[in-house]
Amino acid sequence: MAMHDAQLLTPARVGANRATTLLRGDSTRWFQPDALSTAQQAFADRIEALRNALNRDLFLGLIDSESHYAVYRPGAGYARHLDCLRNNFGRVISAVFYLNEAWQDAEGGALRLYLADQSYHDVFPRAGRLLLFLSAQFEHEVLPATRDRMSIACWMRQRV
Ligand SMILES: O=C(O)CCC(=O)C(=O)O
Ligand SMILES: [Fe+2]
Repeated sequence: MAMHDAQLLTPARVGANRATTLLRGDSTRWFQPDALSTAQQAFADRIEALRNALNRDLFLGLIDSESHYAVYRPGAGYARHLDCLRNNFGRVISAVFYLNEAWQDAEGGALRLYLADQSYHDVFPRAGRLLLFLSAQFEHEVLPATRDRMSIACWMRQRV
């Protein structure tokens, strides 16, 4: 939230035309790989270990990852979407790490993951929880919450 208050976050955009849309209401800040803070480096090291394990055990051929902070203010959400569209073809794994201490489910803010049979599974953004899913396979949406909702979203990519 300090970054949000210092206006270090940028309203998020969707698609190649970079137009602001009502589809998503978060603000983001990308990690700068050559200027990581100690905490960001610790996160990046764990993501690297996970990427290597996925390559070793599941042969996914993931070449790198990209991460950004995201803040959703109360009432903001992100409409149902897939993470690998248009300019994001290389995305294979979506990973979301939640930063919200003492989250109560009644506060909303679930990540709603749609399953193949069009049923869904809600994941609440509790601090310390890491959610992984296949970027090309699972449509999902962020439901609005009654408090600020913070996360790090990360994508592991294949060569395209
Ligand atoms: O914050 C989340 O739970 C998911 C965010 C998301 O879907 C995205 O940034 O593409
Ligand atoms: Fe997404």
